[in-house]
Amino acid sequence: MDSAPLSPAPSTITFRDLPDTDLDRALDLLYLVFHETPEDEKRKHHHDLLRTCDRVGAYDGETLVGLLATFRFTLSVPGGELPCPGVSFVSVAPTHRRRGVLSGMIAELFGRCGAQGRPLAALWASEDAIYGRFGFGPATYGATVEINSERPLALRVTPADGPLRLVDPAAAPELLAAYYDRTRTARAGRIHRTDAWWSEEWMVTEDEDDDDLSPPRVVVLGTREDPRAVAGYAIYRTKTRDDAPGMIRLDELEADTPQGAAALWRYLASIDLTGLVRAWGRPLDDPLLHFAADRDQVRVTGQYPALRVRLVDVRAALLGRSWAAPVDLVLEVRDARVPANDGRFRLRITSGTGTGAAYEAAYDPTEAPADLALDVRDLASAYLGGVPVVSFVRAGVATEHTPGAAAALDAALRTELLPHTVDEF
Ligand SMILES: CC(=O)SCCNC(=O)CCNC(=O)[C@H](O)C(C)(C)COP(=O)(O)OP(=O)(O)OC[C@H]1O[C@@H](n2cnc3c(N)ncnc32)[C@H](O)[C@@H]1OP(=O)(O)O
Repeated sequence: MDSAPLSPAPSTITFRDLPDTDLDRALDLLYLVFHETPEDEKRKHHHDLLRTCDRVGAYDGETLVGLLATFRFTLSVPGGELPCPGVSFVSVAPTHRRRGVLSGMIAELFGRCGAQGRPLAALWASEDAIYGRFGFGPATYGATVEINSERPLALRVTPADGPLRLVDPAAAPELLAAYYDRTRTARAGRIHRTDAWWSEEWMVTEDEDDDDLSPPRVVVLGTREDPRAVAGYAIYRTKTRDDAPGMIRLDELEADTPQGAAALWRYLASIDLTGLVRAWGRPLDDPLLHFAADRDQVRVTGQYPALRVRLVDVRAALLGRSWAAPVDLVLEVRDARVPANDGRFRLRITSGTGTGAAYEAAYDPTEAPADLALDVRDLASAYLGGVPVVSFVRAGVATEHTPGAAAALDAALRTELLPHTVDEF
């Protein structure tokens, strides 16, 4: 197990707030470590983004040697949402790597989370091996799905007959945000999107990774009763290919009903002069995988860990989500980085009083023997309902002292929809 204590950063290094006046130095460091030479427009975009973030700088004397920034996100969790700093832009100067600079910045982040009452933190990792030691566990997964659209999409449901309309990307955020905000908390793992996030991350004309892609196209599904209503939408870009018909890269598709989703998928699969729909970032329980009539035509070509979550304050995190079943057990949580989380705690989920009342949760320190021992990173993976605790017991990284304890916890953690995150940051 990699629960070694923090390797202390050299005493010359201090961790402090990175002021606006250091944003250019921060960007220079970022591009140095990511081996990038961005054009002015991209640099300005990153500058604007960083300005909105909370930032930790690591300074060796007056030299900036480390950067960690956090977006002020709110994350949907089962039954609601919680503030959740979104960690990004993590960079350590090559002259100072493996000397505890990242460890120091993470310790500073956790301290700030504690002081500000933020029970969670989350990130997308550049390399899988970095963040487990800090207690981050993959809590949502994504799938890449490809549709061979050289022939009509075969479906087992009848697509909705509501009208489809293309919307100007400049006007789309207002329309889509209302829909997204209405449906967002039905699934855990989604962030609240600000107006700026919609326009600068989702509707930006030039794709950051592939400049052969078209600007974003937005298609909205209405209803027969009210064609102006939004019953679903898809955001996609297209690209021509030299050796094959063009392709569609789908960025997001949401719909109220499977019939609505089918209408949007059928639309995408029938766009002229294209023969492939590649959808990145689909939930693993995408209804498409069940209503597609020909799974040779609709294939899952990849699956990957998406959002890694940290329960910085386990108690507040557990009390901040809803529960699906009663449970009463003692957890022994190992947390080498946040002492308040480390130890044995009794988790009691009980039926609330009154008809239809939600379950009530309590989580308190105890001397009683543990029913289940697990690492805080694995508890984080299970927290949004996406990864069963029994899988950690089966893998030998969690220990069940009372038979059935992991399954009982899973029943309580269960969510109807799998958690999913499509906003990469
Ligand atoms: C959310 C994001 O922003 S993801 C982007 C992360 N950034 C990058 O990938 C940019 C390039 N890399 C870097 O800037 C740095 O190498 C970082 C940020 C990954 C690591 O920073 P460092 O200051 O070297 O990390 P630090 O010295 O605190 O290492 C802590 C531990 O993690 C380990 N570690 C650090 N980076 C890695 C890695 N890439 N792979 C495996 N282990 C790693 C160290 O060996 C150390 O282990 P130990 O506690 O057993 O001694």
